[in-house]
Amino acid sequence: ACDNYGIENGTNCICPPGVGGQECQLPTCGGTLYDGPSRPTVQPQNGALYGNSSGCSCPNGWAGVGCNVCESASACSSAYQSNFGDQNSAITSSGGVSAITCSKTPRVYAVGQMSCDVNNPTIHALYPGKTTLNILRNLNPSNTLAANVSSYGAAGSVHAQLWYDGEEEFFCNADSCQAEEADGSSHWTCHNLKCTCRTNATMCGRFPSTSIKGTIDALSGDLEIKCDTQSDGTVRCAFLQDTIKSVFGASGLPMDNCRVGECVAQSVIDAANNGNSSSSSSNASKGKELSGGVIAGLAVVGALLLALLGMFIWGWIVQRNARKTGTDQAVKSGGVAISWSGINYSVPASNSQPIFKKGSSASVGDRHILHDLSGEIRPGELLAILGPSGSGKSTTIDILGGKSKVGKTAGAVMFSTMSPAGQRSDPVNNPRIGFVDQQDILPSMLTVEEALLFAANLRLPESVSQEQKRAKVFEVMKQLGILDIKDTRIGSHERRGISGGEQRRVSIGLELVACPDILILDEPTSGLDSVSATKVVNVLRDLAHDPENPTAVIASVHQPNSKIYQLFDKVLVLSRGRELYFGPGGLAPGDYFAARGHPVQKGYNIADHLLDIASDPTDDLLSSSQRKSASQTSGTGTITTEDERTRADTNAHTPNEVENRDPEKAMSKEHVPETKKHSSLRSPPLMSTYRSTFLTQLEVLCGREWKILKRDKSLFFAHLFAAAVLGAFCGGLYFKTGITIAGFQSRVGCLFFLGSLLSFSALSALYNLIEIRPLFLRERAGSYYSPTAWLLSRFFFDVIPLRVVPTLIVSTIVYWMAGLAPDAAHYFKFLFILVLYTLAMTLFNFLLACTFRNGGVAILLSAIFNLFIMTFAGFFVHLSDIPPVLRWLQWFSLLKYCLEALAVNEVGSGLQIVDVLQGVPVNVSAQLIMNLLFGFGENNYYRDVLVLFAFIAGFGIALITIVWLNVRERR
Ligand SMILES: Nc1ncnc2c1ncn2[C@@H]1O[C@H](COP(=O)(O)OP(=O)(O)OP(=O)(O)O)[C@@H](O)[C@H]1O
Repeated sequence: ACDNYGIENGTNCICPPGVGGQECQLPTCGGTLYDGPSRPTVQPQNGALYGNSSGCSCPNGWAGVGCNVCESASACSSAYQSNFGDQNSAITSSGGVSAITCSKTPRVYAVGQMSCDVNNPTIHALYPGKTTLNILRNLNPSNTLAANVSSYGAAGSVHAQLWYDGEEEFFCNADSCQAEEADGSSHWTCHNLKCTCRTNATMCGRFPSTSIKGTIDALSGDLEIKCDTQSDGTVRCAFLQDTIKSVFGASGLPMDNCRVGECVAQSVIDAANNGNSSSSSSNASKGKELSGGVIAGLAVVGALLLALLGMFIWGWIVQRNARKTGTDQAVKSGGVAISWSGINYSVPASNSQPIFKKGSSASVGDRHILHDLSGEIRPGELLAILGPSGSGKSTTIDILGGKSKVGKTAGAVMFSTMSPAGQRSDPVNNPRIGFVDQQDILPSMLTVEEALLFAANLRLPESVSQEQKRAKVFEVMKQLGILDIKDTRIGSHERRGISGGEQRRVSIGLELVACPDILILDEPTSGLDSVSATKVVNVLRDLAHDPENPTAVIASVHQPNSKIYQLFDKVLVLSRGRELYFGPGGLAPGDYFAARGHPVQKGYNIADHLLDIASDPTDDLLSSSQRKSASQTSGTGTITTEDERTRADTNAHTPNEVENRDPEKAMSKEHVPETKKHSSLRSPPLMSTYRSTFLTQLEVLCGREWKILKRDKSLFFAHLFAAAVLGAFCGGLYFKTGITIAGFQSRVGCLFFLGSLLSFSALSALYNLIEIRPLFLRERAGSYYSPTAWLLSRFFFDVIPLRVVPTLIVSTIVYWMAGLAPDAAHYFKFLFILVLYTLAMTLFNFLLACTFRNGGVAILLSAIFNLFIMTFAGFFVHLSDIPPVLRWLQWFSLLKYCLEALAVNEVGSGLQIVDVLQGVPVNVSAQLIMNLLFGFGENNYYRDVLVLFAFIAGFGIALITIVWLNVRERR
């Protein structure tokens, strides 16, 4: 059993320099490094356990505990000569003995010796005596003057002993060292560290209350020894190991006043200087290498960038090809007939919107809204749907327009082109339907022309040139009589812009610029004075009767005056969801009802007369509601359901068959297959229905967002201002936090405050999304752009300016005011975490806004989530103190990852806590306090970065899925 990791040699031990005795248990006393085993040693005195070298003195030219460190070349040569004088030729071929020198820099040439004072205040408070650490660094023992005497162990190993007031406390060794040597500095990284605390030595259990035996015996892993020559010529070193760093800080155990000295042949120094400036052992370092994690991270970032670039190039090629093909294609509209048969619609009697659709057939208790409607409109015809309020006009319009309905729909809607002979010919599978809603939902910050150009850019084919699009917009504005307001902003309720009537016309214009095959409008004249209303209907009539592009136009009208009424070619009169009349307009409906005992009074507006009848229809009218257009809709061609764009046999839906059909029957078995087809009518527009490519959609959307941001700077500046004020407040609250234990808690408090602030700020993302949702719904229903393009544009013009930039501002102000780690690396790592956190929280709020139609519910859930993540962040309650049944919830706390990464980053700067506890000075690493107080792991920074990335990716994917599946019109 040899102490000091001596090597057993029969009954004796071979000991490292500085200790001796049979079991290497005694300190040497005087003598020189070259005296080897013959050096005198000190026996324990007066019943002490260990020998004490404090009374020993070194010969001239030697220093340090154990006298291993040379101070002059002459000391080396004379010591060497006196022991090995007759063997000097073996060590140097050229210089002989005279070339021996004492190198006094931290750099090691063969085997270096040093002896340093340990002056840490915490150690000093516990052990006020003199603490010294001796370290022997073995670079290349074969180059020493006397291998195995002045060296010990294999190349690339280190041996150390800690002495307290002359008594050895513990010893350590490590191997597989890599050395980076330069003039004036030395950095060794070794592995397999082991240390042994000498039983019942002063630090190792003699006084149990101050014993560090457990810690010392457990030291393991990697060891670094860093030494530098200071400007005043002294040498300072640090002893770095994970446990030691967690106690004394990132810079490890500091050692001052190091006495370094190596007796070495000048030829070895010359060879080292001539050869490689960084002499090293066989295990020497080849320089700093990037860690695997960093390489993997860089690879992922690189791959992402490449993928983005690839997608962009692909998008660009697709865009270019789309622009090239069919450039001569004319901007043509109309030419498609629409016919419908057996249209029935019912909603649950409870009047509530069904969450789960159970089946397609009507169940008992369903409320029938529409009963067996059939009809047809050809290009060049303008149809008015008349009826009192609640008669089913909007519902009919919705179904003809292919809108997604919450109730059950049955029947078929068909589209076909017209032959030159005026007969329906080929079915149209993918008709372009222009749909103008009852409400005007318009981009308030754009001018009329910009709004129309936006629609033209997205809804006209790529092959149409920009000039053609502008010309189309101009033509539509002229047609609608809105040329003189083309540069006026549309405005909103809060900020007045164009009038209600003008808004109606802009809404119609948005559809007209897309050159629809069929135009369907829900109450285009509502809210307009009679002059404006007449103008609007005139426009519709002109569009329908356009000699070049005759178009089928359907409009529901609430109460048309006689002038407006006369403009319609055909009329459909609805009463309680039933068709009272369908046929030619003008005087024909009057004659029809006169024949059934309801003559129109002379001079009375026929439209009013029709409304009177429809408001209070007699039973016989309801039961015998006939259709004038019977002959026109008799089956030709094929049926195309608007939703599935599939073909079906029209024979099943001839008007004769649907006439007078009992709606109950219509919704029952015989219609089940048809109904099923219709139940999938709620599918969103297919990708192929977008007329512009993805890149164009993104470009145009970004263009609009940019304009809005430029015009409404108040939102942007409000965010910046709020960020600056909150930053100043938080920075003031934690102004220049101290480095005491209380100060450290404030530091983490400051980080927590910042994280919570960003969590709550992200709520505004939720609100913004809820606000713009109606516009998105309308534009999505009109196949303007894909939801992915919209989300990306939100990212560029909401997330970056309104989330990321304010985050950078508030974080920067707080960082420097609170006095956090004052170096660039830690500052940027701090910003990086907060930006990731902001992104994750913003996406989470977007997700809520898209999942819940009710903004109140979304906001409530977001607030509860914030409370949850704050609770499990580790600041309010120590994570390991949470009962196990709840503890797992911490893994969902985004704020925990953010706070941990921020705290680790802060203490990783080498933050040292300096405090006095009950008179005992404390100087420990903040890392230790962080572990104790908050349970954060000191190596978790990159893990937390990865987790935040994972949350961002998860929320992003969920958001895209939800937007595609859930955020769409349902009426
Ligand atoms: N999802 C629904 N749930 C319950 N009832 C509905 C639903 N959709 C429509 N209805 C009912 O169907 C009837 C017809 O509604 P619709 O909106 O089509 O009438 P309208 O003729 O357009 O009325 P208005 O002229 O007042 O707009 C109304 O009584 C309405 O309450």
